[in-house]
Amino acid sequence: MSDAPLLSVRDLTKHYTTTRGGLFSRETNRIRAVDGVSFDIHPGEALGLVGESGCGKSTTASSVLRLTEPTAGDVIFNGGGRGGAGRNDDGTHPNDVTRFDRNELKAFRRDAQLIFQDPASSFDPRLSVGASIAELPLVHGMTDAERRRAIVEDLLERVGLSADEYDRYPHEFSGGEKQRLALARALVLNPDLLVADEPVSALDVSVQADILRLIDDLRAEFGLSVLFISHDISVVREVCDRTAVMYLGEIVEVGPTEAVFETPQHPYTEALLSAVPTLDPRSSGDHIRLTGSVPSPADPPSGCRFHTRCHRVIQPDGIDLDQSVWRRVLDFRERVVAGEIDSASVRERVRVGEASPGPPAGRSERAAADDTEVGGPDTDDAARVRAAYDLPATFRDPDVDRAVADAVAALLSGDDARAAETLAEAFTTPCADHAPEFTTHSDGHRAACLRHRPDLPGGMGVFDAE
Ligand SMILES: Nc1ncnc2c1ncn2[C@@H]1O[C@H](COP(=O)(O)OP(=O)(O)OP(=O)(O)O)[C@@H](O)[C@H]1O
Repeated sequence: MSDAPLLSVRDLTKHYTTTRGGLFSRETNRIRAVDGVSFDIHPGEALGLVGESGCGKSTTASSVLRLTEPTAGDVIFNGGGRGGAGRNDDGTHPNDVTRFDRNELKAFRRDAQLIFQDPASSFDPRLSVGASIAELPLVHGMTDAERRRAIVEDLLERVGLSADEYDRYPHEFSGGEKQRLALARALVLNPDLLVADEPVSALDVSVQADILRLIDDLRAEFGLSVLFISHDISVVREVCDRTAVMYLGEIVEVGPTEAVFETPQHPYTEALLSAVPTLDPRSSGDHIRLTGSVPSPADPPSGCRFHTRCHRVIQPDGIDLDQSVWRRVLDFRERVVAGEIDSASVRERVRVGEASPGPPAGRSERAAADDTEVGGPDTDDAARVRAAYDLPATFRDPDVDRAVADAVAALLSGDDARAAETLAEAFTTPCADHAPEFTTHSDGHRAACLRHRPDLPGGMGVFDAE
């Protein structure tokens, strides 16, 4: 693999602006779909981009290919014989895709090809598949029809179909075969880069492995670089040399695939990996439960964007709870501050004022395991609220216990604002205040997590078992 990257993406940003409301009350929303993403792909290398739905993977792909206009950032592409160019006098780069004119873009789109989840939609049902694939070289100036046919027939065989299938129509092919056809079409102009956006997500599991193997074989055969996008981290492992993990518009960890899988350095990566079924008998099988919903990219959390769901979210100086209890306290705080838990919902969920014959309704096993004995009848309502929201009946730390008790009492008395204020003041995390920078863990393995900052409370340089 050469040292110079084929593709160098720096601080790529794509914000969508949406408006809603009537003519006189327009509200503008800025959706930070991609928010300062940087990565390199070397010649012949496959980079996986993985993350939950909505984190910005497809927007990254379409911004790199300039199918959508990026808001900011550089996309330096050295393919198509553009290698070795230096910077222009004004600091811009002659190979920056974001600055390409029409002709340069046309040439770039020959060198960088896209396949996506639903290959069916990209084939014209009225054209034979061979004619569809042969259209591209025609558009790019190859007028010799016989030669075009020969090239396409050869490609059909290379993707595991047969030359005879040239004259058949798209509806005659299965989903997996259509993805083979899409690969043939992507390769017909001999590109340097293939962007594969969820190429196997719509396929039967039995077919997925065949297509992944084919992509891997074609990469070697054609010397292709691949940007491979998937929400499924186990699929990425099959084909990618390096893996980048994306959360809410940002890359949070990147490194050689084995390093990312064996020693993940970001809690989000840990959570994604823990959800992968494994046959490894050494695996504990513990599934990390991500709490809370994915925040909106229109209003991402401050500091580390993952802190609202992170199982390793840092405790401030002066608080030392069991980590899972701390997570639940913060979940309660987030939901009260966001107005998701208010006195009305508490009353609905907990039958306030009713005598409690046994354990409170809705009390979870986890809360029951953490807490101590529930008090007498006077405390029933408060105890029910704590149990319903997964909080221990008492905390060993009296300050924590008092803050939770005050907030619960405020909710029960209908004072939602005081409940929110009490919790917001008592429970803060450094993760909400500091945006994490990347730290390096081994060659090319980097992660952006405040746990790696030893100067912060809870920072430790490396993850320990908790
Ligand atoms: N044209 C658009 N206008 C406004 N918002 C958009 C547009 N396209 C995408 N978004 C928003 O940008 C965010 C990122 O979307 P994107 O499709 O890139 O994510 P993804 O990780 O590829 O997810 P998926 O696999 O579900 O497509 C989402 O919140 C999405 O709703």
